[in-house]
Amino acid sequence: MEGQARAPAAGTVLNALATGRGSAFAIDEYTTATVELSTEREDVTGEVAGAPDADTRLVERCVEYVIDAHGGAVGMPAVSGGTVRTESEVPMASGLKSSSAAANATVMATLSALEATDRMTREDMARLGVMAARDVGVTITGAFDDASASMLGGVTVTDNESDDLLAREEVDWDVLVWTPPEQSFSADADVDRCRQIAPMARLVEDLALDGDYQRAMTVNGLAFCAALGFDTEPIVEGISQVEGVSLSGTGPSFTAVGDRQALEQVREYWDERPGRTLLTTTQTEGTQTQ
Ligand SMILES: Nc1ncnc2c1ncn2[C@@H]1O[C@H](COP(=O)(O)OP(=O)(O)O)[C@@H](O)[C@H]1O
Ligand SMILES: O=C(O)C1=C[C@@H](OP(=O)(O)O)[C@@H](O)[C@H](O)C1
Repeated sequence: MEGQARAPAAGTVLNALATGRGSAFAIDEYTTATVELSTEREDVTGEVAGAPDADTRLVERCVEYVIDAHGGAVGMPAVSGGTVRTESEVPMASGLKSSSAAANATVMATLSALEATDRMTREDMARLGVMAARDVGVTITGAFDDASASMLGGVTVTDNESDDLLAREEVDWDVLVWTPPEQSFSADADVDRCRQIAPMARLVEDLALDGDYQRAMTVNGLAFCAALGFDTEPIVEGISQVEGVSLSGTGPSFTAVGDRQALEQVREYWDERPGRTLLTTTQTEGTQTQ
């Protein structure tokens, strides 16, 4: 019993660490999960291709949750364990939602291995991954904003306290990403500092719920760079040319969206910085079985 799925990374419109409400958009960069289930094994073990020391508890917990929910159901094989292997183009702990992509790909791959992808809505698949992320402590709010964008594609606005989807829209943007070489784990973010900028986060939420995602994103970027101690210079370099530019999640990556030529110009500035730049697009299909 084998299943495979791939889930897109995402960038931030509104970081949910200030108010519990967040917004994110899927981008055309992927994490693939391959799950093999067994009726003989009693445990689930995970592996991340190219990262032997990576923390695999999130993807293992995702497989366990799906097995618990569907593994022994009427007409389903009584699976009790298995393996999960992820391969990822998404840099880990860089603000590009590697955790949401890994969880979504794993949940869907496990359901696919059970031939049970029609037993859950895609929103609920994302919620299962969020539950697993909360369990293993890789998130502050659960990050249903990021999980829903990666699962459904497009841009989403969510309430991460109730795991409700407040809005979803399909967008077609060019996207520039700058990823510095450092990592920044969400679980280590200074949440108290983020809560202090709640009035700005509420303004960003209003803009996003009005569909003004790109301006929302820039306000988010300036506010969260200030709260989390990131340099605002990458934003200033892009702000006059692009439609939106922000720190993504808790950093250290930045994303900009807008006209492709403008993004190419901003890329020249960002290429001077350490790390990698990537010119890509938004993604609207979300997580898919392979
Ligand atoms: N490809 C992957 N396979 C398994 N787990 C992953 C993978 N990518 C990320 N994770 C999990 O997500 C954690 C990083 O999450 P987080 O700090 O929120 O970063 P990000 O902003 O990239 O989502 C990792 O420590 C690991 O537990
Ligand atoms: O852990 C969390 O609850 C969150 C982490 C942040 O994302 P990253 O994981 O990309 O830093 C943030 O953007 C998101 O709204 C909520």
